[in-house]
Amino acid sequence: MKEDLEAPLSAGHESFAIKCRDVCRSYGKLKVLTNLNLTVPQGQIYGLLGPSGCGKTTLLKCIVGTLKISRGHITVLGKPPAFPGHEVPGKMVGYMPQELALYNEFTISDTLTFFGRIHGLTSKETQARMDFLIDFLHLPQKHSLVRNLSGGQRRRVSLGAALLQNPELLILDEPTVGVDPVLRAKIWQHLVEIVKTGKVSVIITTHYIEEARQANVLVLICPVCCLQTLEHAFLQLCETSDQNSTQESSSESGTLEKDQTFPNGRDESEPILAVGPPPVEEVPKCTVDWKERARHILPKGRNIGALVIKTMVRMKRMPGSLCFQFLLPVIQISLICLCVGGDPKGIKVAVVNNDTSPASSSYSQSLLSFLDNSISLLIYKGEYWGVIGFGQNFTSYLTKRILQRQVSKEVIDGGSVHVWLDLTNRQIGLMLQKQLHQAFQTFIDYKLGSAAYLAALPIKFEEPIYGSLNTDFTTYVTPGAVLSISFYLAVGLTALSFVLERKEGLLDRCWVAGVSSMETMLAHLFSQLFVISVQIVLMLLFILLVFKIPNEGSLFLVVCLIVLQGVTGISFGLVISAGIDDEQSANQAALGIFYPNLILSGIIWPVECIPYPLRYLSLVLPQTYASESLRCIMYRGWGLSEMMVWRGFAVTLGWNTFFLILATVILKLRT
Ligand SMILES: Nc1ncnc2c1ncn2[C@@H]1O[C@H](COP(=O)(O)OP(=O)(O)OP(=O)(O)O)[C@@H](O)[C@H]1O
Repeated sequence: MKEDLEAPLSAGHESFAIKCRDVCRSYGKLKVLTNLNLTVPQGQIYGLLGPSGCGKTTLLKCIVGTLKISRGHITVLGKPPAFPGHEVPGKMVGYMPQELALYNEFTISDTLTFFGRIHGLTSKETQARMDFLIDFLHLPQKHSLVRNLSGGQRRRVSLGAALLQNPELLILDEPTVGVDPVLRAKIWQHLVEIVKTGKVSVIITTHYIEEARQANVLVLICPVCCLQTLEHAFLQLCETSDQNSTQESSSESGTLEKDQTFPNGRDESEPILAVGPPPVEEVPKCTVDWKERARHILPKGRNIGALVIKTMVRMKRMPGSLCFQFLLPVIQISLICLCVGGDPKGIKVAVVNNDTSPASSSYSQSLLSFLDNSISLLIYKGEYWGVIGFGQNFTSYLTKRILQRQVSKEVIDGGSVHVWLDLTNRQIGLMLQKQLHQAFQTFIDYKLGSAAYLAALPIKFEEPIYGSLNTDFTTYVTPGAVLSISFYLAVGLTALSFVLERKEGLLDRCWVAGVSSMETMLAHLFSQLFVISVQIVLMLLFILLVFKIPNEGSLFLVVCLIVLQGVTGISFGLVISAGIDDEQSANQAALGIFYPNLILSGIIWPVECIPYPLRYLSLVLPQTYASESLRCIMYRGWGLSEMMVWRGFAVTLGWNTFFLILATVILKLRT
């Protein structure tokens, strides 16, 4: 779309609703708007008619400010869009995007109430407008769910949302698609009536030539000129556009050269008006004081409240999904406590016992009886985790070892238990070694009684400083696993939120209604905080009460750290959501970091085992110091005065701030 869409302003139409000067906008190499000039007079319907792909939607998006222009200047209702203190985006503009931009889980009433809240209408005002719009747009009952409405009904609800607050400027992108002719006529009649007051201006795109006649100013965006009638021009332009799209494969194929403007009430036999060069004029300078600027930047509680209520209503409408979200972490942590880190059971070990001593006095039989019942002793047949072998003279040689000061190597060897292990599974092999040592110690205690110390190893393990001698691997894994589950579930909850809303046009619609990127971000954070809080309470109940994982420290600190890790997950999810456009890529990004982060954070295996270069990377990850901190609180009973505890909080808070700022910046840059 190039050059001028200037409507000749008739006498008395000095004021304008929208003015675009030298506006340029491209998608990559595709130039869609080139030095575009446009003036929409105040109190008129300004129709944009043109073939598909000529740039009508792009132009509207630039006017409402959801697309940034690469050059030029736009003034909407006196000021540039998003100028501090200006209510565009905001209450002054009603925008109906081409996409339906409706929440499917909402009823008609929820939808209008939501936009009413954002525009600051009282519930009485919203109710009155709702009653009018339901009647006017022939909508079904207000408690009907949007997802159960027909395509045309949804379109009308979307139009209703744009008309709700009686805006001064209506920007409607193909509002009558899928609407029956009777209602279409009624909608146009309504538009004609509201502009009559002189206070409301409408800019509208359409493909229907017959309804476009009712616009006060009709701009035909086309690559042809000097045609005799509107019909001819439109048909010619559509044909040309079709030919262009089949013949031209260059990236510039969507750029149109000329446009035609039809003032209202024209005789269709009149020639199409050609447009001259844009008037040379100065761009008006708008100033604003610092207070207004600060007010503009600061998030509004009203908008955050409306967005949080919106998320809550959507959750309420999907109880199955909500229950799943609450139960999933409990299922995950229960599976970890049940299946990870416990001692192996039912381990088969073969015994080759050549000890010739009678069974009643055989040391080998006695020693085997002290083995834990998790080990099944079987006569050697192959396919066992280990083989325990006793020599012919095991009992007599071991007696000699105990009673005599000096014995030969042969006696030492014959009086030893020989063990051959299958060490392909290190955990099972280590457990078998530990069990055999314990059985031998118990055997010695039994045989020697108070003199057992004579046979003890010269290394004595005293009572542990922290933890207990029976601490299993589950105890090590659980704190990190809890943090990791809170983090990833939160990532999962938020990674798709903006992606879907952006795709459905909801993000743009809320932005035009006056919701800022920071408000969107904070609202997501607050509503997801509710979900992760329930998840965390349920997880803690299970690990502390059902699985009896010890907690020697402050429960408050434990909860705080897990919630903060959940916030890290939410903020990271928001970064993905803000930066990525499609679900598949967002899912890949969320899943892609799962294993590297889990492994590098020392959650399933200590960080001390990681090679040095990777260890430095591990230490800056959000969960490495946090897991260590949680273990210190729970198992050592430490508080915030300890560096190993506060370091976990500091790193978590640092990541939260970084991710939230990054997500806000990305979202701001992309809207
Ligand atoms: N996000 C985008 N990225 C790349 N190209 C885009 C994007 N959006 C639109 N375009 C291209 O810009 C051109 C103008 O698109 P636009 O949606 O503004 O056309 P339109 O006149 O509104 O079409 P329609 O009447 O079918 O809605 C098209 O060639 C389109 O392919």
